Amino acid sequence: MIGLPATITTCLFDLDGVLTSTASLHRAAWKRAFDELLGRRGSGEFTDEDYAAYVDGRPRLDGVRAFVASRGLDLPEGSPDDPPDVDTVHGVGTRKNDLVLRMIDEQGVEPFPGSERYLTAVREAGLAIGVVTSSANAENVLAAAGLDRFVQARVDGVTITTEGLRGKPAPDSFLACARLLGAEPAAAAVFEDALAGVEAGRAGRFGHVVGVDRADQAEALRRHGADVVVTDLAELLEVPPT
Ligand SMILES: O=P(O)(O)OC[C@H]1O[C@@H](O)[C@H](O)[C@@H](O)[C@@H]1O
Repeated sequence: MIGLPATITTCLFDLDGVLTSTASLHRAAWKRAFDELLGRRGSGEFTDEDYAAYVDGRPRLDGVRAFVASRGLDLPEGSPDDPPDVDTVHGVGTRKNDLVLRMIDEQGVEPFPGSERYLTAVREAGLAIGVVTSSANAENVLAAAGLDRFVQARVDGVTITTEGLRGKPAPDSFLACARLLGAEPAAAAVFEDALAGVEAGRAGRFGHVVGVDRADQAEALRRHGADVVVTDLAELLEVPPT
């Protein structure tokens, strides 16, 4: 009993906020990095609404670009070698990454217990498991959480860059992972906590999109593409089979 339509053979899980509690660390690191920039530019501080609308779920540099555009700020692109204190898209991205890596190191990475139970049930039910995340830090986070043992295919921020995929809300990363697992989109379920993520699930015409509400945004998750919304993946274990 895993609470999915019987046609689903493959589960594609986002990582931060769906399997691990690292979403809050990402949000806090983004806030510090952006507030420093916004202070210098005389713009109001970075809010949870900004995070949900422009940054959550997107690849790192896409998040910087989308947010600064929303404030009408002009930020040069810069280059990947830019140090963290330089006001460029790359500089701000590097600053945020330094901050989040420090937080992960200090606070550790915990899987959500309900997610670990759900992964166990999905594996026992014989479905394929993929992880699809925009984070370039996914390999380490999955290992630190002890969840890598469940994962048969992974498409992450590194894959997105090396293969030139469009990031969420485009469906490319989910489609690439479904291909790796030999599944048609209609036979795959997407599990996402970000608005950009459920939007990607809808854009890719996946068979089922589960919104995971970690930020009191159930309605918005439905509007952006979730077929069902849960607050914890273990709730799906209680859904009677259809
Ligand atoms: O900066 P990273 O680790 O490559 O992650 C990119 C994005 O990954 C997503 O999983 C997070 O929701 C975002 O907050 C984050 O910005």
